[in-house]
Amino acid sequence: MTELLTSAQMRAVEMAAIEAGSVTGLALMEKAGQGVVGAVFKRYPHLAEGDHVCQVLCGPGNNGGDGYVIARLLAARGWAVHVFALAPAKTPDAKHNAERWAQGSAPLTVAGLTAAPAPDLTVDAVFGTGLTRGPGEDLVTALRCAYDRSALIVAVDAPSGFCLDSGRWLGGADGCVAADMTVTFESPKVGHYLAQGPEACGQLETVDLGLSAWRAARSASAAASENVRLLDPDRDAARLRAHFTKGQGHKYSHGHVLVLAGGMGRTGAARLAARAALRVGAGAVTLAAPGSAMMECANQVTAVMLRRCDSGADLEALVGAGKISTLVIGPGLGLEDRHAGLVRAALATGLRCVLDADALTLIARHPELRAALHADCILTPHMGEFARLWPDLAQRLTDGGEALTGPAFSKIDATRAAAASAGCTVLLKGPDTVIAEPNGHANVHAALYDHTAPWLATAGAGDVLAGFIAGGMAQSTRDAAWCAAAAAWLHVEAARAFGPGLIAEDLPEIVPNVLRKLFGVSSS
Ligand SMILES: NC(=O)C1=CN([C@@H]2O[C@H](COP(=O)(O)OP(=O)(O)OC[C@H]3O[C@@H](n4cnc5c(N)ncnc54)[C@H](O)[C@@H]3O)[C@@H](O)[C@H]2O)[C@@H](O)CC1
Ligand SMILES: [K+]
Repeated sequence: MTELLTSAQMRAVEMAAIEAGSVTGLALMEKAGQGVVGAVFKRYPHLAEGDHVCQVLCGPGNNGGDGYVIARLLAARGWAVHVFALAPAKTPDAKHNAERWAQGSAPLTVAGLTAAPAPDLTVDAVFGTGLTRGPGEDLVTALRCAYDRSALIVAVDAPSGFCLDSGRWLGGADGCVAADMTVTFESPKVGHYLAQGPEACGQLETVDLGLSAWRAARSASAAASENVRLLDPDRDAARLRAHFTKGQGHKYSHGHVLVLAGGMGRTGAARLAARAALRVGAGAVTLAAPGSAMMECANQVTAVMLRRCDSGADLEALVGAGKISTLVIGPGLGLEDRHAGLVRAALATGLRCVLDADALTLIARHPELRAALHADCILTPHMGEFARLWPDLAQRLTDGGEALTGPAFSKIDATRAAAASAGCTVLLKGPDTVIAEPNGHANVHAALYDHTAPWLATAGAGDVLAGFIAGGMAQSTRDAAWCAAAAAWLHVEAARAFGPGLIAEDLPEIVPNVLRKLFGVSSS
């Protein structure tokens, strides 16, 4: 997995390397500026030829210092470079580079910007990891003007005003601008992969500053609850292969998933989850339906087995009959008292249990169900369900909440707090899916940047995800969070493999193609 850093962690890595004497701040700044110029030329080769017009927006801190380095490097190539400064450079390294920039600067104002020629490239180096509050109104207006006037905008670390810890615009959406490319340093920051990150940052490039030993030392010495990992399909391929490998053995040695279905006319969601669990490799899958829905289910399932289950006592008996390893409850279940009874019975089995959809609403309504959650449960809410379960945490993420005023409160913070309060793994859905454990371990699976899967926004896709998680869990002793992460990966890959026109039924059916690709097996 790729490590995602907060702004404070990035500063700590840099400071540790500087204090140990292995590098100077100035050398890092030079490398950062060179890295940005290199990344620009790599992505936009036409700019590497000839001379162009550039405006560089510089703040008072080291982000601005990077801007002065970039200005110098581009001017040395014959470019016409105009620097606009928000304030004089304040940090020693930024001051040094501002002084080396011999051509002077104009104030960062709309009047100053519009008096200069329209640029081919704008470099936004006003604020990076040091952003502490939303930019003032005048600055927002000037930034918007600069962004509007340029053919191409490259942000250094982040578009200014964007919070690298939460993925939100500090001060609210008024300050929002969108870069074409953002160049960050050493490691992506959590904000790049959360909320409005991709929209704000455009393409994301990471420049290596040679601090990997310091980065590793920081993450090794930090509490695991402080580290955030990004599931990386390339780096994690071996682990994913291990997860989806079916060993030798009898069908029940690959686990038996029981999916609870709702009443007549509502069984589609559970059938989707059941099919998904089977496709992903569970040895056996049983659909447990109330008497009223038995005919409906019987007409629709083949490899999935079917049993009648009207009450908590029936569920207990089905589980008591043995061999069930994992439960899925919630998709299309219903919200009546008898459904709460089924959730109660499911939790009382102590089995690994994926709780989704209606089960989440029931847990929000019935405190005794919340109290019965145990470490082998996974809750898979979307944001609406999350807000029902944890209205206070959801509120902190909304526009009136502290996410926009700082200190940053992110989707990762919210999911961690939810997992700690529930005492089990929580997967909070979205293009930025966050998976957190009660001990604070967190990882992100992002269908973002060049890995989007917009087709997943389709009815029933969440039911399939619940099935993917359960199917993987049933045959694995791995921790619930990893099972959730692997399922989130498969979900996105399946959507991407199918592409436009996708409906939820297609997701389980395309799984063999995705797994063949993962295992490097030809489909012919
Ligand atoms: N951490 C590292 O390893 C490296 C960092 N570098 C650069 O250094 C940057 C961080 O530098 P700094 O820590 O100096 O922070 P920044 O340069 O991001 O911003 C800090 C300055 O902006 C002011 N400020 C913050 N929010 C403001 C607001 N809303 N309105 C007005 N002023 C505001 C602060 O008072 C401070 O003067 C990174 O983003 C990166 O660009 C690179 O030079 C190389 C290596
Ligand atoms: K910036």
